This record gives sequence, structure tokens and C-alpha cells, in this order.
Amino acid sequence: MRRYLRRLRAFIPRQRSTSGRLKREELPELEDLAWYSHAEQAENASFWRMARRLPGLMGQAFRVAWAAAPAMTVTALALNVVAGVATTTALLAVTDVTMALFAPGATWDRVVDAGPALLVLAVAAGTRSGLGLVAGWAQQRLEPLVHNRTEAEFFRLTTQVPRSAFDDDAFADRIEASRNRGMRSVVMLVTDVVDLVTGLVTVIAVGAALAVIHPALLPLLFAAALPTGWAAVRSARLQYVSNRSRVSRRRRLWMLEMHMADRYSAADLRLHEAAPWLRGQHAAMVDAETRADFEVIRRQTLTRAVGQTASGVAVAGVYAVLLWMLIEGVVPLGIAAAAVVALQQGSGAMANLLVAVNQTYDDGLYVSDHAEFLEMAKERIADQPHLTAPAPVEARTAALPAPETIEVEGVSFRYPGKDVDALTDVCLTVRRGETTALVGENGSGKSTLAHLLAGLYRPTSGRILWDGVDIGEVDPALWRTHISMVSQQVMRWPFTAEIAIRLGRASAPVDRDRIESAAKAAGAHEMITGFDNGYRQLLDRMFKEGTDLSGGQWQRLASARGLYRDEGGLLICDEPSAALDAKAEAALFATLRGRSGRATTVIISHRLQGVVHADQIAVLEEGRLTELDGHAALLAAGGAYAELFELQSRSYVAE
Ligand SMILES: Nc1ncnc2c1ncn2[C@@H]1O[C@H](COP(=O)(O)OP(=O)(O)OP(=O)(O)O)[C@@H](O)[C@H]1O
Repeated sequence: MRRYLRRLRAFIPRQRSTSGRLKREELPELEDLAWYSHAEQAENASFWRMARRLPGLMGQAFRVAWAAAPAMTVTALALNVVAGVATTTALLAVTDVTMALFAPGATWDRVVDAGPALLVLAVAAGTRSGLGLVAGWAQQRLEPLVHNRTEAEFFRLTTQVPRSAFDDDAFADRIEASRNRGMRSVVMLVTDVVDLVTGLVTVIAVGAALAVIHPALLPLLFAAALPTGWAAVRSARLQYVSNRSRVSRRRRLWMLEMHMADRYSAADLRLHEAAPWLRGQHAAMVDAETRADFEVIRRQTLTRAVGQTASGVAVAGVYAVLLWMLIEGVVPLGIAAAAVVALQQGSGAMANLLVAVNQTYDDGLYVSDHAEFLEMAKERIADQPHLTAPAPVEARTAALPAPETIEVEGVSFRYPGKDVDALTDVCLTVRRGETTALVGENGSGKSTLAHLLAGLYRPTSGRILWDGVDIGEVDPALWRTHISMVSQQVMRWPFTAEIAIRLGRASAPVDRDRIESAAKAAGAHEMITGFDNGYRQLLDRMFKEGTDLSGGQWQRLASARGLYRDEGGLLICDEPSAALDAKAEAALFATLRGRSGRATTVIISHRLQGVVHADQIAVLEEGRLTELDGHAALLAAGGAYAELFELQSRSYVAE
């Protein structure tokens, strides 16, 4: 029996049990977030707090809409206001019609009496519909225009923030919140505000008509619409708070989903049988999401139930009061009939207005997320020393020449959120015409130093000086042109081979001869001319006639891109030959050696044979520079470099 049970258990999919076990230990994002600042304020927002925020939000929406399309903004708003006037006219005409129809006398006479008012009613109703149509047209055209503007600003900032912003999870959450809903909400806010103005105009119009019919009807209008409005406001509030607390988890979920349906992870996922684990993680995440959804639905349903009950009672009360007024002779039958029409239209308009108020406030909250992202991004852009620290005037305004010497002066660096330094007090001088090699074990800080030299990060302390000028204090636009980098993480641009190389200096005019010579120098030319479409070959299997490359082929293309950019300044190559075959590696190193005496080269390599010709070799250990000299001197010194070199040499000798 026990054996049977064991067999049976083996048939039950493992994933189910592992996903349960993995839940807490693997995925911190399972917990809802509490970092957001205005969640509680959102959940408990009173109507008056919302009302107080409305003018600000309306102003904000108006500014955004105006900037995107002033003519459409004015058209949408003005036509809605005029349509409101037509509404009042139509309602007052209804009163005249009913008064005439319910008056004593012969039927034909009463119909004839109602004729002029009926004509006014028809013209006013027609005008209102026509204006509404044109206003809707303007409003709909406004939406894509606002969206395009908002999106352009978003990507301007995401591409301008310093590289370090992407190492900060709080910034990643803000980007996600903004992209996921915040940006859309900017567009929606504009629509909401137009709806709000329309709703307000309609309510004022109906209110004016009601006040003319009988002033006592006005409070009845409010009483009937308020409970539903309250429920709508609270429901949206609950949804917002829930959404905000789930931003990180959704980011994680999206990442898992991408890896389960992506061609780059497809092979690894199968080879390592990683799919059950990923699906387990995904299931646990989805589980948490569904639980959060259910909780919101429960609370929203309760809220709506309370609102609808109260609204039903209020509407019954309104009609009871109207009936009482009729019985007591406070209003004649004709007025009462007009009041019923006006009240029905009025409560519809009130409900629309409250929904618009709520939508405006609600989208306003998501817009705050977007505003938080904008603020954070702008702060990070502004918080760069070249924008804040005083620098020599000539250094700030004129482009720097290619440096003769680059001094790394007591540089330490710590990644955001880390509690240890990746680099500690590194001092190094790189001279024009020389090759400097950075070597050391994995994680010793070589790439970090390369990124600092390339100006992608700024030192936590210490300075990097170009001929005595601290480049941290100079606008990167004035010196980045002298830097070219072949990164360890090869960027697989999914464009044509030519564009993939050209992107090394995207803003310069295309120089086909230069593209070809860069490809030749990187050992990529023959490979490219061998493609069906040569330099015009699309490097993306996801599109028609696209192809993919091998790891080494991508690396050749990356080197070609770096060499295309290079203009004899500083070229940094981070493991440029890791995936290359012997022939391509030899060609690349010959190219790099050819720079000797004229340009500055920094090369990171684990293959020490490739760096023996370097003018100086810097050895990094746990973020510290421990040895610095030429190959022969370092070998003679018998330190860490000598040990590593011996080890590598021995492992290449046949036993
Ligand atoms: N973006 C990052 N955020 C946080 N820590 C990082 C980041 N990049 C690197 N590190 C850490 O900084 C340290 C130095 O990493 P670095 O990439 O500079 O090493 P390396 O010497 O280039 O290693 P390798 O030989 O493996 O390429 C490591 O401990 C690494 O975990």
C-alpha cells in the first residue's frame, strides 16, 4: 500500500507542491508594497478633499492639452459650454410644452399653444446633439496628441537619466508605475476634465431649469445622486490603492512571462528543465495577484451595495416629496410632469458629474505616479556635478580635446543599495598611445572601472581627470565623443548589419567606407558579405527575411561598432574576444596593437596571453588595485599576476 502511495505521489505534478514551498522563500514581490506615499490618503479621500484638488488637476490637464493642441482644447471646452446652454433652453421648453399640454381647454388648442415651445425644444435639442458631436470629435483628436507628447517626454527622460538610475529598484518601480498606468492617465485626465466640464455645465443647466420650475427641486436632485456618486468614488479609490501596492509584483510577473515566451530564453529553459520552476514562480505570483483582485472586488461590491441601497431610498424619497407637492397644490400637474423629466435628466447628469469628478481625482492619483517619475528622473539628471558643481568656464562650454593622460585619482565606487564598495581607492594613470590592461578574478571590479572610465558611472569618491580636468564636472556631450567602448554584454541590435555598426556613432552621417573598414578591422566584413543581403541583412528572426547570429558573430559586430565610433581617443574593450575564434581574436588584437603610439586603449581580458604586450597591466583584487606594471616586471615580482599567468600557461601545455 505504501509503495502504491509513493508511486501515486510521483504522478502528481511536482510544480504544485514546489510552487507552494517557493512562495515565501523565493519571491519578495509576493508581498504588497507599502512604499507609496499617498495610498492611505487615496483610500480615505473625502469628497471635499477631492473637490479641493480638482482645480489644480483641471489646471494641470488644461496645460497639458493646451501644449499638445490648443485649437482642439478650446473647441472641446467651448462647444461643451454652449451645448450646456442648449440643454437649459431645451428643459425650459419642456416645461412650457407640458404647461401648455396640461392646461384646460380643447386638445387641438393646447397642441397649437405648445407649438412654439416645441419648436424651441427641437432646435435646442438638435443644437445640443450637433455641438456634442463636434466637441466629441475634438476631444478624441486631443487624446493621441496628448499621448504622443507625454510618451516623447517619458522616453526623453529614460534615455537621459544617468546609467546608475537603472540599478535602483525604486526608480525601476517608478518607471513601471508611469509606463503601466501613469502616462495613460495623463491622457485620461485631459478627457476626464473635458467630461467634468461637460458634466458641470449640464448639471448647472439642469439645475437652472429646475430652479426656474421650482427651487425646492434642487436639493432633491443632489439627494438622489449622492449615494451612487459616493460608491463610485470609493470603488475607484480601492482599485487605485490595490494597483499601486502591486507594482513590483507585476514587474516580476511581466519578467517571468517574457522569459517563458521568448526565443532568447527558449534554449536555456529547455536544456536546464527550468520551465516547471518558472511556471511555479509564475503561478505563485498569479495566485497573489488573484487574491489581491478578489479582495478589491469584495470591497468594491460591498461599497456598491451600500451606495445603491442608499440611492434607492433617496430616489423613492424624491418622488414622495414631488407627489406630496402635487397633492398639496405646491406645483400644478404640468410643472410636476416637467419636473419628473428634469429630475431624471438631472440625476443622470449628476451621476455623470460625480463619476467625472471621481475619474479626474482617480486619474489624478495615477498622474501623481507619473509626476513622481518625472521628478525623480529630472532630479537625477540635474544631480550631475557638471550641472551643479562650479567648473572652469572653458571646460564647461568648449569640447575637451582627446586626452593625453587620464588620471584615476583615489577612486572608490559603490553601486546603489549595496553595502560594500565595488572599487576602493584606485589610482591609475592611462597615457595616450599606450595600452592599459585590467586583469583580475571575476567580480574584482574591472568592468566597474571600465564603466567609470567611460563616464557611465561617477565615482562615489575620488576623481577622473583628463589632462587635469575633472570630467565629472564637464557636460558629457563635450567629451563623450572621444570614448568608444566594446562592452562585455554584447548589445544585439535587431536592425540590419550596417545599422548595427552605424549605431556606434548614430548622429553622424553614414560613412559606408568607414563602416566597411571597421568591419574589416573587427574581422566581421567577410561574415557580413556572406549574408544573403550583405550589409543590408536584417539581424532579427522575428521579422521576415531576418536572421540570427552566433555569439562570436555578434561579438565581431560589437567590436566593429566600437571601432566605427573610435576616432583615436579612448577605446575600452571589455572581454572583446571571449567568444571569438582564434583567427578573429588574432585580427582584433592586431587592430588593437595598431593603435599603439597614437591612441589610448584599455583592455580587459582573462586571457593573459592577449595582454602581454600592454604597456601597463593593472591587477585588481576585490576592488583594490594591487599590482601595476609591465608584463615582464610583474612576472619577476612573483605576485598575483605571476601566479595567474603561470596557472594559465600550465593549463595550455599538453600533459
Ligand atoms: N549593476 C550592479 N549593481 C550592483 N552590483 C554590481 C553591479 N555590477 C557589478 N556589481 C558588483 O560589483 C562587483 C564588481 O563587478 P565587476 O563587474 O566590475 O567585476 P569584473 O571584475 O568585471 O568581473 P568579471 O571578470 O566577471 O567580468 C561585483 O561584486 C559585482 O557583483
